[in-house]
Amino acid sequence: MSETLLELKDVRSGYHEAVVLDRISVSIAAGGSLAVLGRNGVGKTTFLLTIMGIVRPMRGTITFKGTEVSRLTPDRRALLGIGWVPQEREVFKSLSVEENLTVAARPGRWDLDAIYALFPRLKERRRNMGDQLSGGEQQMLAIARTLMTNPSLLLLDEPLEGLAPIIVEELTAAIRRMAQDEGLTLVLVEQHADVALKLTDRAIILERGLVAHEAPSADLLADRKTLDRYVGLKLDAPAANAG
Ligand SMILES: Nc1ncnc2c1ncn2[C@@H]1O[C@H](COP(=O)(O)OP(=O)(O)OP(=O)(O)O)[C@@H](O)[C@H]1O
Repeated sequence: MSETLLELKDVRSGYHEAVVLDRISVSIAAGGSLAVLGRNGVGKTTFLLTIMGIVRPMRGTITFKGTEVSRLTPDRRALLGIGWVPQEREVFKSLSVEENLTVAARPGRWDLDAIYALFPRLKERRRNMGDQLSGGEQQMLAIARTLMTNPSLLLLDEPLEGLAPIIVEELTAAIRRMAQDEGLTLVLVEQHADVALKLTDRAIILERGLVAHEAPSADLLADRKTLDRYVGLKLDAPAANAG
């Protein structure tokens, strides 16, 4: 069995008095990947922000690589190896693609060569400025920039949102390579449940602040009833494995 990389135990979190998530107990093994599903506004982003330390838990503990990080700042958690790609695709608009990639780089598996092999489009655009990129290219750059910090855990917040199908395919292939070929540990928040479930090995569904369902991703992909009930799904064309 792989060792546990991240563990949340009985976590409650939210904003000021408002509890958004409660009784969250989830663990991810090193090399594992977790899809976080649920309807709009259910707290998926809050889940990532809590792991990253931008939202502080009101109770419970978060342990990363055996160290309790519940009270650590986001910077400290980043240094320990948690990499976060926010929904807003933050890239430096006045820096070139290559400058964006190197500005916060840390040594490790992911260097410029590895990144350009994963995202050939970024290599073609390496001299372009951040503001000259399409939305899809900005998303690739946002992911690539975080990979260049060589995190042990990558948090992706709706990376496919609002992108053209061709770009969705490219990004999906890249995420698959990171997770399945490179063994990068991943938490993927995604509205497109079918895509997220094909990219990950386990999944949780959030509902009313709680983990309402947890299952291997392949099982959940085949369980249209549960998906329909909790996620109200954005699905691709007729489900091949619908019962
Ligand atoms: N900064 C904030 N202050 C107060 N409430 C917030 C804040 N950010 C989010 N919320 C509330 O927390 C709840 C969960 O929001 P969150 O963004 O985590 O959900 P989500 O599942 O990621 O939604 P979406 O799918 O729309 O991105 C929502 O009710 C939202 O209004």
